[in-house]
Formats: sequence, C-alpha cells, structure tokens
Amino acid sequence: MAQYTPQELAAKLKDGLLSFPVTAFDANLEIDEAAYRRHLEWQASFDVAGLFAAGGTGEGFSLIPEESARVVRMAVEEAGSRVPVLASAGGSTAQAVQNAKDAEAAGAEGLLLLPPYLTECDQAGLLAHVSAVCAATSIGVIVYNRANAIYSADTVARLAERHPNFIGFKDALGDIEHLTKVYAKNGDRLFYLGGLPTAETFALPLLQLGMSTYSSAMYNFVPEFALEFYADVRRQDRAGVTEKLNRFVLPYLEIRDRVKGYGVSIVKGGLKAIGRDAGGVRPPLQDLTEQDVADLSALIDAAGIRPADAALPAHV
Ligand SMILES: O=C([O-])C(=O)C[C@H](O)[C@@H](O)C(=O)[O-]
Repeated sequence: MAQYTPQELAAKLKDGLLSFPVTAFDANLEIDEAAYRRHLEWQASFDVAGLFAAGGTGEGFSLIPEESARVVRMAVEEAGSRVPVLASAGGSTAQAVQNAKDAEAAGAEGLLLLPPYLTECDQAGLLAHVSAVCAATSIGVIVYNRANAIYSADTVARLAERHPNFIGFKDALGDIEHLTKVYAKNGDRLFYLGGLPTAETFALPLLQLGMSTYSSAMYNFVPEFALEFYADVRRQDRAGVTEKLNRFVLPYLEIRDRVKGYGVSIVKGGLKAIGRDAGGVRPPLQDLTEQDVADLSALIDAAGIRPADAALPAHV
C-alpha cells in the first residue's frame, strides 16, 4: 500500500536527487537477491529523494515481468521505509498495465512508463497508451520522453487534465525547444526530471528549463559526490558544477563512450571499482573490460570521491 498520494510523491521527488539502482546479478546472470538487498540498503542510507527499481540503469529491459516485480518488491522491503521506491512499466499497453498493477501490489509509490517496444507511434496512440496505464493504477505515473515516445506539450496537457495520478515528465531527448513548450504549457502541474545519459552533464542548464531534478546513475557508486553535485546545481553554483564536471564527470564520459551500452555497464563497473560488486550485465550489454574498471577506479581516486565506507577494489 503506497504511503504517498501522487501529489505528495511529486512534491517529494521534485526537490531531491533521484537514482536508478542497478539490479545485481550472480555469475549465471540470475538475480542476486542478497547483493541487491545490500545495495538498496546502502543506497537508501543517503539523502536521496527517490529510487527507481528495475529502470534503465537497473536493466529493466533485460528482466522478464516476474523478475521486475520481484526486484521492485525487494527494493520496497529494503528501502521503502526510508525512501519512496518507484517501479517501471513498458512494452505493449497490456504489458505496461500489468507492470503497473504488479508495481502497486509490490508497494511501489510510483511508476516510470518507458516507451512502447519497437513500433512507431504518434500523439493519439501515446495518449491512449498512457491513459490505459494511469487508469490501471492509483499510484503516481511519470512518462519517459525518449525514443519512439515523444509527447507533445498538448498531449502532456491532456494527460494532466484527465489523470490526477499523472505527475511527472522525464526527458532523455534534450530538445530545448520541445522542453520549453512542455514546461510553458504545463508549468507546476507536473514535475520535470532530466534523464539524459549521465544526467549530471546537463543538469545546470536544464534547471532553467524547469527540470528541478534528474536521475543520477553515478549515485549508485559515488553517492556523496552525486549529492554534492546536485546541491551545487540547485544553488546554481556554476563554479562548483564546473569544477566537479572537470574533476570527474567529463573524464568519466570518456570511459563511458568507449563501447555502446556502457552508459549502464559503467555503473556496475563503478561498483566493482569501489569493492561493492553487483555482478555483470546481461546481454546485449557488455561488461567493462578489466582495463576500463582499472581506469575508472583510478579516476575515482584522482577525483578524491571514493565512498568513505567502500572496500578497496578487488584488482589492487
Ligand atoms: O532509466 C534510465 O533511463 C536511467 O537510469 C537514467 C540514468 O540514470 C541517466 O539519467 C544517467 O545515466 O544519469
């Protein structure tokens, strides 16, 4: 049973940092329940405003629906008393509706609706798709503006009018004109969250477009640094943000961009580097090479941001 109304959830999420915990896998790439629970417990021990289980960084796209529901349930059990846990829904409309029901039953406070799978779609179809999901649950729903699911400002407004539990707009497109239109039309009826890869990179300029928060994947392995970065963004401390971009985020992008799909794999690489291994990634993603992990570990040290309670990395 959700503890927050959709409106209370939006108020909580919009003014704090959000993150997407990785899903821990064992050597056979099966869910590693103990490692996942340890990770969630650690993640919830910092001042994060919301944790999205089985999302993009959580490799939700590689989980079958039963696994997704199981992951959400574990996340709620480990972290739910301290931080709102949200789930994701995706695929066909029927699948997304089922995900939404499972998420609510598992105790999730809200839902991130991922783009439908494979097909092209336009506004009337997106409106019907999101409406079906919003109608199937009473928890808060956030749409993910990405790939084949690009919501016009008018569609967003219609959804907001029809569904009180439609609370948020997450963007991974980065089209300034589009974001300006969505915010100008919908204002404070929704909250807006940045979701471009390595969201820190864009956080300060996107704040001006109404995005008061973002999903930090790196929070998974450098939570204190990620929280300091967010505080600088909210203070509009340009010097602080620039210094942190140069010290860690921009060199991190150089490692992330070595292989397609590393945007997710590098987060598990980061956990390996700090000695909190959550296992490898499922295909079609590929794990960081040992050299990549060593480079990331050296960068974490050079930036002086190894978490205080992190063990020494396995390879040193
Ligand atoms: O589900 C997702 O798209 C994400 O996990 C988003 C990431 O957290 C992205 O914003 C990032 O890499 O910082």
